[in-house]
Amino acid sequence: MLNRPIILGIVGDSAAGKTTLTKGIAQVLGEDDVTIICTDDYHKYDRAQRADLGITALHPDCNHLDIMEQHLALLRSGQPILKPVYSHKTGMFEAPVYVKPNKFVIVEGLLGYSTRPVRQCYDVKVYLAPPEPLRAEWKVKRDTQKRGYTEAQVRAEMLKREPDSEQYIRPQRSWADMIVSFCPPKLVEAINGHLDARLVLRPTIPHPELTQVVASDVTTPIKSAIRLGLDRDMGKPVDVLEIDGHTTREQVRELEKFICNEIPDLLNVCAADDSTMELGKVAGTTGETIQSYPLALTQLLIVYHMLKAITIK
Ligand SMILES: Nc1ncnc2c1ncn2[C@@H]1O[C@H](COP(=O)(O)OP(=O)(O)OP(=O)(O)O)[C@@H](O)[C@H]1O
Ligand SMILES: O=C(CO)[C@H](O)[C@H](O)COP(=O)(O)O
Repeated sequence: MLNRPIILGIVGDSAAGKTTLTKGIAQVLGEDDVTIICTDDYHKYDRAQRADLGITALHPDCNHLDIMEQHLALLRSGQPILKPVYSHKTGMFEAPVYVKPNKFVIVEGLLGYSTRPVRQCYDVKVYLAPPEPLRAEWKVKRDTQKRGYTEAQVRAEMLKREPDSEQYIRPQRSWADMIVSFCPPKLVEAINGHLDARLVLRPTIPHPELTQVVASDVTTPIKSAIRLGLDRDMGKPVDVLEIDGHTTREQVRELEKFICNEIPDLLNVCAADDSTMELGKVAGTTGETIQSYPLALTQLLIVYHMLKAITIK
């Protein structure tokens, strides 16, 4: 058994949903057991300095990646750090805070997989990749409501950032064990407004044997709302689990039970009834409640890997 924290990485571009998913996972694990680190705190320049220098927050040179590496290595070995603090409210730095790792550490941010030493710190690596139009919608909403920007400023900033997104953010997808994309539904059945989820599962960590409970996308004559298939991602073979937004409780239940049965600590998560269940229900960073079965299964699979990591390392 391990006596160091389990470290989960959640990486993706700005407004890809990292903070939202992080909150949802912390809820399932129990917030008292989780330390959350947002790597925006490792920016090298404040908002005004970035504007003067013409550098974006996505550029490695705009971040203290070396200090981030040191801090993650310390947290991984169970030691405390004095973490810098960047305020999105003011666009300036505040006094550093003393942070000690709990049983689980979730590290979420833009450049979390950008160097080899930092990548070695994680037990589980997730990359969030919503379609770009959806991310733009989320970014406009969040930055206008929470960070004091106008819509025109957000759209101009996204255009300015695109070369850095392409060069530094999106390539990090290749280091992830799991790639999560919430997408608007393609099907006419999707009347409840819930997003579909597409989960790319790389063979870099042992995923549950889902073939026992999920129909293969090629063998079912009628398209099931939860499907498992084979594909390639960045040229490499992967499994893909697709969960439609219109999936029903019954369809989800069997898969949930299968995943929970493998890990004793998950049994209480699956035993909860719908009224008390935290799984699949998260407050978004703009205050709305996001609730769906695709989100619940995504959270459950990530938590499965974090709990599994305790036993296999
Ligand atoms: N799964 C989801 N379903 C629906 N809306 C979502 C989801 N995830 C995120 N959002 C929306 O997108 C907005 C941005 O998400 P969030 O703040 O979590 O992104 P982020 O990746 O942490 O951003 P940043 O790196 O810029 O801080 C949220 O305020 C919420 O409105
Ligand atoms: O891409 C981002 C991740 O959150 C932010 O835009 C970046 O951290 C800078 O923050 P701000 O726009 O609040 O100055």
